Amino acid sequence: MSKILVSQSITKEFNKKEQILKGISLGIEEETFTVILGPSGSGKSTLLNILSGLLKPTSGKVVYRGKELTLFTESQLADWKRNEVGYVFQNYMLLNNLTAEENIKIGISPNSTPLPFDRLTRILGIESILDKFPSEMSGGEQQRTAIARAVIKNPSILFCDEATGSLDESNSKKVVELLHSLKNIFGISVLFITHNLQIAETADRIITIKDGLLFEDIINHNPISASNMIWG
Ligand SMILES: Nc1ncnc2c1ncn2[C@@H]1O[C@H](COP(=O)(O)OP(=O)(O)OP(=O)(O)O)[C@@H](O)[C@H]1O
Repeated sequence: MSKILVSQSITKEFNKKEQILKGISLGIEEETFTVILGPSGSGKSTLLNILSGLLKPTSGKVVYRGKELTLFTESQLADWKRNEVGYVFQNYMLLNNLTAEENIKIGISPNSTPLPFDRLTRILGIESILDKFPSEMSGGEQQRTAIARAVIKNPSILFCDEATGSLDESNSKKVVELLHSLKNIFGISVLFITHNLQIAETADRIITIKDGLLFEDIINHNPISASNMIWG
């Protein structure tokens, strides 16, 4: 299987103080659902931000499909983020004065063919709330709208930072299940940060970070179905 993203000896220090990441090398395969686990403060978000081009490493390389992302100019990086990458965060980040449909359409990139809007909103189960504003939606509906906005450009890779962190059990399961569907239907690779071991059990690959180092990297040969997750 070919790799969509590779990191080589990534380190990160903020303000020349303590090293938060201490040399992380890993490779993410195309069309896989990968979970990054680890204790609070271990550096998961920092790593995800570096892999997704939101943050520069102090040293080390990030390579996307053979191209060194860490050497991209600001404008190449902006194009890459606009065309190839989707982001989903814990706090949805929807615009309050726009409807669901308008929020989703913000995600369309001028340089790539969008996914079919009707099919995508049907898959995500939000086709009946498209004229609602965020304040009129449940948390689960807001997050599914945010996912639609992130993937409508048909990104190659979707970065999710605690994307179920604000949701209850049933909405979290639904979101994880939908992300797996998007991977299976559209071939979008998913990189998902979580503290939740059950979500990790659904992944193809489970990477654990501890104290800024790669602690464990497991290929999960028997992922459980997201609909069969047992919470708690
Ligand atoms: N911009 C920043 N400036 C200074 N320190 C930072 C910055 N961002 C993160 N850190 C520090 O880096 C360390 C790792 O943070 P990070 O958010 O990557 O951890 P995490 O594993 O994602 O934690 P959590 O699970 O609690 O979200 C923390 O000690 C944090 O305070």
